[in-house]
Amino acid sequence: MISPSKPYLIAPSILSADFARLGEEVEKVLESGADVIHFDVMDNHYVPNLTFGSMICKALRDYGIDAPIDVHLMVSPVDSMIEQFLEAGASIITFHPEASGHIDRSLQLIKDGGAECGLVLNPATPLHYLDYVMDKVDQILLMSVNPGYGGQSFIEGTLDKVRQVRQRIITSGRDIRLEVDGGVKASNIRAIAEAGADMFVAGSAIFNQEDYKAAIDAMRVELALANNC
Ligand SMILES: O=C(CO)[C@H](O)[C@H](O)COP(=O)(O)O
Repeated sequence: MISPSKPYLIAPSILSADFARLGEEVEKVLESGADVIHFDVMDNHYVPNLTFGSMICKALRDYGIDAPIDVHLMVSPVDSMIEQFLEAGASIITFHPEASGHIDRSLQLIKDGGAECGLVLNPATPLHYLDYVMDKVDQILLMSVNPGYGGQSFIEGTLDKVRQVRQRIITSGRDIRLEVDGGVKASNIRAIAEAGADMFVAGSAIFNQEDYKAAIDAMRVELALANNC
């Protein structure tokens, strides 16, 4: 479902967009070169903030957005939200394993609904949650900030975690995307790519800039320099 033609995917997080003009903002960031729209769902329970639900995802589809929508569920419990986002046109749905009573069942629910599935690990969440699902996930999202807010600083220890997960992906023999989210910008994206990530979420580093295309282009210039490109 997601184009495998590009080695690196840039996924602007609409958490930092102007919500009053969301459709236009999403159109603009896609015209500026974004590959995927990252959609942060927060419930004021699993994380201490509240954002938007499946109706907004559906509204973007109805507005004419046909780019992949990457839904990051920061909610607990997850299964009823998975069903709603499948209905709303999500392309990828990821969730936090601690927020699901039955991780394998939640992943299967996403796959059965026709979307791609993945797990999200917080900075201090151990990798063992991946142990029995490497045959099932399409994507692994490593948080490089504690989830809940945009505009935080990248936690450097994430780089080592990215290297470890890349190794696990190689061992699995599967084509699993490795996404990093939190504090990603032009000045650190190359190091994150060199550690093994191939999908990059950036909120404030794109939406807080005057020129979205210049912000995305600056990231692509850095990615082209990554030594595993
Ligand atoms: O999931 C998130 C926070 O929970 C956001 O996607 C993430 O923090 C992106 O924002 P920024 O690029 O400004 O750090």
